[in-house]
Amino acid sequence: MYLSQINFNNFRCLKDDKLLFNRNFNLIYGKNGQGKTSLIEAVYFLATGKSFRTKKIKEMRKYNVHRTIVFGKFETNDGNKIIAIDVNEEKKDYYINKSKSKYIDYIGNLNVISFIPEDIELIVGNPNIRRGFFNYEISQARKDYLKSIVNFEKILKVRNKLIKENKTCCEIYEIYNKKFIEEGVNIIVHRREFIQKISVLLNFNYQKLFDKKAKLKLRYDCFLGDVEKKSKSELVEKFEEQCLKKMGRENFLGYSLLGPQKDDFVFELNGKNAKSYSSQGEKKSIIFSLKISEIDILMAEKNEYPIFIMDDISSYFDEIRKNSILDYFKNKKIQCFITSTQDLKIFGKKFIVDGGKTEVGE
Ligand SMILES: Nc1ncnc2c1ncn2[C@@H]1O[C@H](COP(=O)(O)OP(=O)(O)OP(=O)(O)O)[C@@H](O)[C@H]1O
Repeated sequence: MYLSQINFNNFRCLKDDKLLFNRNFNLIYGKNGQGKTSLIEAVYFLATGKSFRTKKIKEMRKYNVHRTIVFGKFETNDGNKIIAIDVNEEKKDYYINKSKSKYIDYIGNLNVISFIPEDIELIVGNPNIRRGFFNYEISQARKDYLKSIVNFEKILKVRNKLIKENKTCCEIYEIYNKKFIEEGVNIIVHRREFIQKISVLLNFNYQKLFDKKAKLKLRYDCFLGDVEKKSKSELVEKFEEQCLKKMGRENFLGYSLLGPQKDDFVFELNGKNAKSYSSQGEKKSIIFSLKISEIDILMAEKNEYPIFIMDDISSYFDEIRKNSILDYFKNKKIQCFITSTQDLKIFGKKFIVDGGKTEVGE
């Protein structure tokens, strides 16, 4: 897919503008603090309804402004689409081809993969960060998964409330606990399948790009223990058993102690947990390989490349790695948005950002 145009209004420090993008490379170039990251953040926001650097909507709106609009046109194998997000105070309205849409239908239209310095948190940060990341990535490829996640969160809230109110002997609890287990197992099955697939690609891409001899694995650390070869009914059984075991303690504490909201994902380089043992350079390379693997997965599931966003390429990789990365995208003809404080010698279009204003460069 290819994002041909973006319009933004009151987005961070950016001067309101309409930009036309190149099909392959788009270099966003400028000094520090000029608005380069804000520009690719606007692209990411258009695609996902989220920012890659904040959870607070108000931070994306220009200071002291209540309303921000981002609008874009993109091409896919199925034809052209127009999408927009209208942010008014804390409320976001989504539009596809000028009709109002639900978030669940909006995401997955314009697929995007991003690579930003903060991504290192995917290895060193807490499990919550990894769960959020994989939830989003699996959802991009599979709508069913997103539905399960949304549904599960609602069920979990009710389950927690019933536990807190000492209602675990009531029939209503039985009903919700059954739903909790069913939807929980759906999530486990999706996660297991996705992680198995991406782990193979991850190892392949890491070896190809960074270290031929390394062995990289992504392990799904499910709260039910080893779930690799279990059937759906075996998972339900195991989940039910655990619910019974934990019931007393859940009643005592007043909330759910088990479920896929407790899962984690572990990167293992040469058999060792990357969080504790890998160097900074290895961690960056693992994350980059992960992002490339996501591109492969989206291509396999949707028969279309997502767009790719990369912030601050110069600070991430040395000259040789930078060139091999740029070659990778060039050969695959993936649309890229790359920010840099250095003028990279690449084909495509250059946007010079200065004080929030964007000019097309030579
Ligand atoms: N909501 C906002 N409204 C207006 N300005 C903002 C807002 N949020 C951040 N800024 C300002 O936007 C400026 C540009 O930030 P941005 O991170 O996009 O720059 P950058 O060119 O990517 O910088 P660097 O190369 O240092 O990463 C900063 O000076 C920041 O203070």
